[in-house]
Order: sequence, then structure tokens, then C-alpha cells
Amino acid sequence: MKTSIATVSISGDLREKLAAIAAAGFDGVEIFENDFLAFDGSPAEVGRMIRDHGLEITLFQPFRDFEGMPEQQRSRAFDRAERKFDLMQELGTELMLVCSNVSPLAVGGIDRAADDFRDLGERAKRRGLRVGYEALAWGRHISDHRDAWEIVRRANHPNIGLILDSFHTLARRLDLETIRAIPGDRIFIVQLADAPLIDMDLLYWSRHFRNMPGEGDLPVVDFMRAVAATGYSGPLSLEIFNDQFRGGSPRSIAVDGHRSLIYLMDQVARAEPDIAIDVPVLPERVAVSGIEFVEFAANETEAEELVLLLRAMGFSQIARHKNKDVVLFRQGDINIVINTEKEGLAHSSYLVHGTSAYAFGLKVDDAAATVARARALGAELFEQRHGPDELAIPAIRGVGGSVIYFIDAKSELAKVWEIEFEPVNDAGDDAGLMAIDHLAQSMNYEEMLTWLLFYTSIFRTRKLPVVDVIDPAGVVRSQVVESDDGGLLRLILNGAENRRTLAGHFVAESFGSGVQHLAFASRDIFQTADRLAELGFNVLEISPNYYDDLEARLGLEPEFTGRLRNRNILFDRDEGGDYFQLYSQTYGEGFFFEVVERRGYRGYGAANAPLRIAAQKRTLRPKGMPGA
Ligand SMILES: O=C(O)c1ccc(O)c(O)c1
Ligand SMILES: [Mg+2]
Repeated sequence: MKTSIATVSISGDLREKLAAIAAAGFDGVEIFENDFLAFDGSPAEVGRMIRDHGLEITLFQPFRDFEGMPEQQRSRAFDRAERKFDLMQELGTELMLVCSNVSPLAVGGIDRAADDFRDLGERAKRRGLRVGYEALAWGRHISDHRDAWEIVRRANHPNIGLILDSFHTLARRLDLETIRAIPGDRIFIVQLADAPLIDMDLLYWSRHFRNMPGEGDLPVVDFMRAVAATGYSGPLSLEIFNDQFRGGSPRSIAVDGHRSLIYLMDQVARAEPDIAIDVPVLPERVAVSGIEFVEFAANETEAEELVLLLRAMGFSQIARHKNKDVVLFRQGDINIVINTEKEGLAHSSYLVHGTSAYAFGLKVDDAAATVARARALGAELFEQRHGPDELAIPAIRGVGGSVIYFIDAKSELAKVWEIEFEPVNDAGDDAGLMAIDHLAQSMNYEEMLTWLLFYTSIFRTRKLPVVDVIDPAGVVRSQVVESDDGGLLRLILNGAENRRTLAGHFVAESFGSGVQHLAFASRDIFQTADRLAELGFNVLEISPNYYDDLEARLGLEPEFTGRLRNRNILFDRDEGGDYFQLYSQTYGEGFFFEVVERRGYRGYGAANAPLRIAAQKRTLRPKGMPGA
């Protein structure tokens, strides 16, 4: 199936939009009339520019307030249509979208509208053009695709067809089964959009909050399954009205859009194995069984500080790389790599961002298949020169230019620690840390949907509802992406709206998005806390007021809250059970570690986040005093 996107979906002038759309791999564009009107070139020039990009014009739109007008307005509407037909012929496109009439002058009536469309069909036919009719969810008389289809059916003209738009159908929660009965060849084009569930006026919701399929909450896959059942084989065209996308990066929004369509088609093909759909074949979504390692890039001095910190959490250095300035620290199943090489991505990453967790490795069943899926979804491959006795670990680029490596047990990859490293003898007592519970990445709010779609389309993960975390300086939106089978990948995306929040400061001062915190799972957080105190760990101090409130709120025993308070442990409880957390102070521009213990608890301690953030901001190093 061909992929297409409406020019209205991304930012920039028409030239920038087309370049981004073509680069992202789309086959076609819908020309939104306003983009054309604002452009200072003739229709023929615009048409040529589009074709020079290897794109076809899948649709010209919108033509408004056409059907069911009283005389005078009716003949004027036909005159207007003829003018637009002239324009379409100069542009070089043959399909026009008419959206259902919103004018108060419009008279209702299915047959009256059908008559108008039959006449318009005749005019279109003379010019070799076609017209599609779309029900706007807020149309005056027609707001339901079933009624639009009935008008098209009664117009009974080969040049008049139906246009379906997932937003209008899903926003009104119309029965999707009604789509299956429409003959696929009577559907002239299918427009796709998702949206977050927000209770608001349909027109406002549609014009400001649409997003790419998979980024919102609407069942776009179910909609597309019904469309596929009709035998429709025309373009799938994104039509995304979104205020944020209008101000975003044309390139990255276009890449997101293309990714959303590939992922959507992939889901439809898997859900409807009996329907022949012409879609790219890609490996299925990848189950991640955990984070194999996290790698920090640092210079030598800062690496020493990091090492002190790791030792204060009970980590031991267990190996060093045979050829590179890279060392491996371990505790339980947690592998922390510190890379102080003077070349390669680690070094350039250090130069740009300072000491940071610039890479991590995920455990998967098949690393090659993982990369194949990621590539099919438009992810960027990462390859770096490696020595003859080193492994080529498959990898892609992630948030903020970071790297995600894939380790499987199928190949030699799982033996990377033995193959590339040599052991060193430095085992100390550990602090009861067993595994990485979760990894949190901070980014600008505008990037969140991009990375949400990235993670959910490539990996077998699901998103939880966005949580607004109140920082003293603003709101940070927090989005969990976790294994959808309750597996072991847990990621948090924190979207900062301003640079004065803890997350925003981190993004601004470390020059980009990245891993801001790592949470380790403890066997017994009380024992861990006591051990960390012996090791000289700088725990984040929590206000006594918190424990008074906790006691009252959850009805806890004073003896229990006393034990929490003495160790600066935060507590939360949900239907599943109890959650314990403690934090490090912040390092550098706001990086920190967390230790958690879950006793059946499923969440992430959102209730504690505002308080914890306020405490951490007190530990941020004052500006202008490096190293202080
Ligand atoms: O908001 C609108 O007016 C509008 C116009 C054309 C469309 O295809 C659509 O879905 C909405
Ligand atoms: Mg539409």
C-alpha cells in the first residue's frame, strides 16, 4: 500500500515540507490548499516540485460547503468547483476531497446531496477527475461515514467515491463493523490520524490534538482492520492537525509519520492473516528480557568520581576491556560499563554532553532480527569500527543520539564480557542490588511522542497513561513504556517544558536528551540502605514532614515510618503491594541513581516524585561553581 501524508501535518514552508516528506520515504502527499495558497509559485511549478521529489499528489483538499445548498449558493458552489478542477489539472492531481457541509444555509436530505454529487461527478468525469466525500464529525447534516456512504451510493457515479478518515469515525465512536460492508473500490482514499482521549469539542480536538497512529489512544488499528476487509488498496494518508507538530522539526515529524504507517500496516497484517494486504514484511515486535548493561562515557577524572559512586553503592570492578579504556562494574545482574576512550562515539558523546550514560544494551532473542525491524521502522543503524577480536554488536541510535545495543544468546554476543574483557580481582561485599528496575530518559516535551512511538513500535511494550509530575519550576510529563507482558523492560520518558525543572535543567545543561536516572532493584531495601550508609553513599535527605503525612495518609505504624525516616526511604502502596525507594543526590547536571524494592507494586512512585524532585533540586550544584 502506498503511504501518503497531508502537507498540513508538518511544519515549514511547502519546500521544506516536501523535502522532509520525500526523505522520510512517503510515496505521496495530500496538498492542503492553504499550503498551496501561501506558496509563491504557479500550480504547475508546485506540481513539478512535488514530482521532482519522487512524490505523487494523492489528494487535493479541502473543498467545503458544497452539497445541499439552496439555489444561487448551489450554482456558485459548482462554479467554485470548476475553478478548483482547473487548479487540480495544472497541479497534476485527479482526486479532490469534499468534506461535509457545515454551513447553516445547507439543507439536509440524502437524496438532495446525492443529486448534487451526481452532477459534480459528471463535471469531474469530463476532466478525468474524481471526487471523494468525507463526513466531518461536526458536519451540519452529515457527520457519520455511514450517511456519507449512503450519499455516495445513491449518487451512483463512477467519479464519486467515499473518503474515510479514522479521526471522524473514531471520535464519534461509530461502529467499525459498518465499514466492512463498503466495497473497497468505492473508497477513494483513507486518511489516518490518532488522538489522545480528551473530552472536548470535536472540531477543536480534531484541529489541534490529532497525532500519528500509535501515538494517541484511539483504536486506529481496529479501524484499519475494517478498512482492509473492504479490499481497499489505495494510499494510506496521514492527516494530522497538531499544534505541536506545526512547530516541530519537519524531518523528525515526517519520520514519525512514516514509522506510524509501517507499524500500523504491520499490526493489521498480523491481525488479519486471511486478508491479502500489500504491506512490507518485517520481523515481529521484539520482546526485551532486560537491560544487559548501561555504558557511561567519561573523561578520566570524572570516571574516577563515577567509580567512587559505584563503589559506594556496592559495585565491584570485575573486568577491563582487552584493547580499550573501558572497565566493567557489576553487582547482581547489573553491568555498568565506563568508557574513557579518546575516540569513537563515547568520546564525542563525552565532549558534547559531559559524563553520561550514552548507551545501553538490551537482551533480546535475536539481535539481527531486532535491528531488521528497527530499520524497517526508520531507525538509524549505529556502526563503529571495531578490532579483529571484538564483536560487532548490532545497534541503533536512540534518544538524544545515544546508542541501543542488542545482545542475544543465539550468537556470541552474550559472551561479550568473556570475549572482549579480562577479569580483574576486586570483589567486595555487595549492597544487595540485583537488577536494573528501570531507566529514565529526560527530553524536551516535544520529543516525547517520537520516542514513545519508537519504543512501542520496535519492542513488545505498552505505554501507561502520562503522569504530570509537579516540579517547583513547572510540570514534567512522565510516560512509562514497559514490557506489555509484564516483562523486564521498564523505561520512563520525562518530557520537560522548561529548563528550570530538574529534567529541563538536565536536558539544557547536558546539551540534549538522555538517561537522567537509573533505578536498581534491591533484595531488601532496609539492608541496602544500611550498607550504603556504611559505604559512604550520599543519600538524598527527605523532609520529616513527608513521613508525618505518609503515616496519616496510609495509616502506617509509627514504628514502620520511623524505620523509613531513619534511612530516607520513600514509600508508596497500590493494589498490587508496597514500594520502597531511596535516591542518591544529584550529580553533574542532575543525573542520579535510585534504589527500589517492589513487593507486588506495579507503579513507579509518582506520588513521591514532586517531593523527591524538590529535595534533589536542593542538591544541584550551584551554577557558576564547577565541581563545587
Ligand atoms: O477540520 C477540517 O475542516 C477538516 C478538513 C478536511 C479534512 O479532511 C478533515 O478531516 C478535517
Ligand atoms: Mg480528513
